[in-house]
Amino acid sequence: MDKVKVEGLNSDFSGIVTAPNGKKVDIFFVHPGDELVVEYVKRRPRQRSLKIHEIIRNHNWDLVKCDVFGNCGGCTGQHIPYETQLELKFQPILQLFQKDLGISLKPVPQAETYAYRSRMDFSVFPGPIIGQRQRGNFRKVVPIKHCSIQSAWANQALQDVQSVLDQMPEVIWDRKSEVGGLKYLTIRKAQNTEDGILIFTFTEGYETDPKMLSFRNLCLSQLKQPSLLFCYNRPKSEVSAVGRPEILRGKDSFTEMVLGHRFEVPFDSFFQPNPNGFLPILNFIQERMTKDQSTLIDLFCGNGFFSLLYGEHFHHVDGYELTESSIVTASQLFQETYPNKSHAFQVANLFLSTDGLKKQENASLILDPPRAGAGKLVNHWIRDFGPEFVFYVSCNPYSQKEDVTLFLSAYDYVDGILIDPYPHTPHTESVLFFRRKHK
Ligand SMILES: C[S@@+](CC[C@H](N)C(=O)[O-])C[C@H]1O[C@@H](n2cnc3c(N)ncnc32)[C@H](O)[C@@H]1O
Repeated sequence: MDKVKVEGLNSDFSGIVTAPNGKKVDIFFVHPGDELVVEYVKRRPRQRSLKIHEIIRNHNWDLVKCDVFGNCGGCTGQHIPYETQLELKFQPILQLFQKDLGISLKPVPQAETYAYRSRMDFSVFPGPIIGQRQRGNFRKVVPIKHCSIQSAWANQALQDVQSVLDQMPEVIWDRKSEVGGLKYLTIRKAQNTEDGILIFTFTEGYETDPKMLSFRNLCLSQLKQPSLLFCYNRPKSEVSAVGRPEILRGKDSFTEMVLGHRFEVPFDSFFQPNPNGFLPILNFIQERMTKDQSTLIDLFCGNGFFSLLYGEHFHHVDGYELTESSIVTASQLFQETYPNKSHAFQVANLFLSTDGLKKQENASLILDPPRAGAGKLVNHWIRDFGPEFVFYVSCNPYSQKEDVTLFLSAYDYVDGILIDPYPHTPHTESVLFFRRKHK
């Protein structure tokens, strides 16, 4: 066995270690100065991997709030002081934008570093266990009694459901024997209203199992949350909170308020997981939005979050999005909120074609693509036909930087911010504001 020392930390909060063979390896949940007792073990013929036998901690572990931290697949940075977390995740991004594009972003720290997530998805396993997948091992689940990054309301719900499952563990899906039904528990609690929903994901067909009658009654009598929803999807599916819904109590959505706007969020649709932590970006856009323009173009619009927030400043909104159900929701909500304005929300796969995008004079564009970025076609469309103002919101500044490179020849960068809605995880959000160059 060998002893190695943690030399530093990466931007994803993993520790940097030089293994006995001289190679650099990344180890999570350690701190510079910690010592690791390691050994090479044979996994397969001609394949060895480094096994950690012991971690000798040479630093304070007091910052850690969760007793499952280090095992749970969620957070990776609770053991690191918040200022250091920010430094680790922000600095490489700030430097990259500056070095490659000459762009400066303003870093904005987060006020609430715990109890910030409005959605958590837990796996349910026989035991009964409600938990998170273990880091690096999708087959193992870590039981969770309390999660520090979700609200007290959600932690109470977690305890309540655990108590229900302790009484009827036979409803839980056993992934080995393929018996039972319940696979996931999703807890969604609004940050700015009292509303919240518990979503139980079952395997399809389990709705008619004789045990379900007692289970429905048990849930109704012991769970006090305003909305309870069961949904059913394919047995092999490992996706939570999707499938045919059955409302047990309340509704199939929850109500959230953001910047004075009411959002009815369907149980199965995307919504910012920390709306209050996202406010710096929303305020940034609000302050820079040119009032009384003709059109807002909302690319990757989801349920029309930005269209609803900023629709009042425009006469017309064009929204584009891949998911059909989101387009239906966006159209409905926009019609209800702004009955006198026109809109055209359309299903579009923007990675495959931008032919449907309309060139608009006197318009602003907001784009908020998935982690992989907006894709070459969209970026070239912005370069060639993009409107006067562009706000590019991203959950992955690294792909955002690559995208910007593709249209920057046609735009001047005005300003932007980098924020941290997800403390203790490596994730960030950013928004960049551009104005079209005039020849
Ligand atoms: C980060 S979310 C933003 C949603 C919305 N702007 C919001 O804030 O709620 C990215 C959105 O892009 C959509 N999307 C993913 N791939 C797409 C594609 N190829 N074409 C169009 N939309 C896509 C997703 O369905 C998702 O709604």
